[in-house]
Amino acid sequence: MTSAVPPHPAPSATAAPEARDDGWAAPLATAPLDATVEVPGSKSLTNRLLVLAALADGPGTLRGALRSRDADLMIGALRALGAGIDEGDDPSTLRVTPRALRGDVDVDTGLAGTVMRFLPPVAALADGPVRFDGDPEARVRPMLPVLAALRSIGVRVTDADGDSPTHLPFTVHGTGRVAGGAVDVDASASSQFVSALLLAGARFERGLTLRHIGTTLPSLPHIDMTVATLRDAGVEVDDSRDGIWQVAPGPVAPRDVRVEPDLSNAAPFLAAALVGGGTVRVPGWPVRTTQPGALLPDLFARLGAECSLDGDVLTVSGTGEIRGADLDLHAAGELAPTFAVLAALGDSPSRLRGIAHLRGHETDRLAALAREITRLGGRAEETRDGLVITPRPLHGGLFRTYADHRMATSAAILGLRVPGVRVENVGTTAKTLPGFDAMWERMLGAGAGTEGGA
Ligand SMILES: O=C(O)C1=C[C@@H](OP(=O)(O)O)[C@@H](O)[C@H](O)C1
Ligand SMILES: C=C(OP(=O)(O)O)C(=O)O
Repeated sequence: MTSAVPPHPAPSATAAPEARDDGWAAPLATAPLDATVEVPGSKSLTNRLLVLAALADGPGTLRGALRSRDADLMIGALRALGAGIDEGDDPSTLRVTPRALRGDVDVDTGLAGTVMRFLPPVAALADGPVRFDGDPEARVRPMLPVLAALRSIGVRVTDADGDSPTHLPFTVHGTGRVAGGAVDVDASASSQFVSALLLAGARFERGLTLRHIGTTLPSLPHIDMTVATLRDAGVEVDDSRDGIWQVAPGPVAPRDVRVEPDLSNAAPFLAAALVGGGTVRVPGWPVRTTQPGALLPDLFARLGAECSLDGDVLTVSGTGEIRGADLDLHAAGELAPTFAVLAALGDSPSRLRGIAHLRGHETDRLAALAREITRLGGRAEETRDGLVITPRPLHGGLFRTYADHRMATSAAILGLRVPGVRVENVGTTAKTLPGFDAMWERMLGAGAGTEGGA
């Protein structure tokens, strides 16, 4: 196993030529904000709960589930594997009927890390080959640690030549059973390798004991989320030793569960209050959560915002002045694009650290952010594990997004202050937040007390 993050294609290699997409004109904030924005369900919770529901020993229900490209890819893949998934009266209610997992099927992962990482261990429980492939950008995302761990417990995984694959595409040869036992995993490139194996571990004959053998482990809240969702489904998990997780073999209980709003998707809307001045509120904010977005109030406060949680409404107010800061985002890498652009609008230099693993996200986010902030006249330099951003006056232009939803939402944040920012392929936000651009425009158009949400 390797701890190195395989290189993404250079950003320019995956970017659409400028002439083909003039981009969405990001609106300026012309007055202080006063908006309430309802964000849909969490991607990370929806896709974990779908997997557990398909592995459960009876039918279950998700309420408030996310419907987006990543969630729909997960639904499509689990249906292909045999699960019954039906929509209730509203598409965010999903009734899941687990059935024997079947092989000889194809799984399209799109660009969803949760689909490409969480489903190979599930596919190993199917009764035949499961062929995985995804978007061109997905074919360079790190996969080896989860595939090598599966091989180490007897699961055959091959590429088109019958060799051992390191990336998509690949085939997991399910035999209907996985022995399980002890696995060593280097999860320094993604916490999702740990989550993937733990999620299916209770269905392995001997359960699973997973030891992380890398030097760093990003996104710990997401691993805690996996452990919490497993325990809520009655699975016994011992995480009392640092870097070791033990999942006991046993049934996964069916549940009727409500999905929390996606706090990481709330981040750009809340950030708008810092850039435009004024107030943005997000209802449905959980008092306790394993989502990394739990860190947002403290992070925004460090940049000078006022944050308060009144009941289940998080309120963030800003003045338009943003302080420079030194932020360790190791636990919450998916928030980094939002903070990178806030830093570019700050009153002094900022450093983002602990996020080397962003090089294996939807695109190489460190390279992409540095390049696009620089393209608009800013100064952003990559470090070994993050970015140093020195505010400079910015100008308009096309902000390239590299198939990355969080590049698109970050460009919208810059456009609140910088006239003439155009966001290439704003539709890429459908990965986790379909209709982002309309929600953004509604937030800016919202008067006092007006719902700005979808
Ligand atoms: O398990 C999850 O749901 C996620 C884990 C994190 O992945 P990494 O650890 O690869 O950053 C996060 O960035 C991603 O958006 C979602
Ligand atoms: C890294 C992300 O996604 P994925 O689940 O595809 O890894 C993200 O949403 O920021």
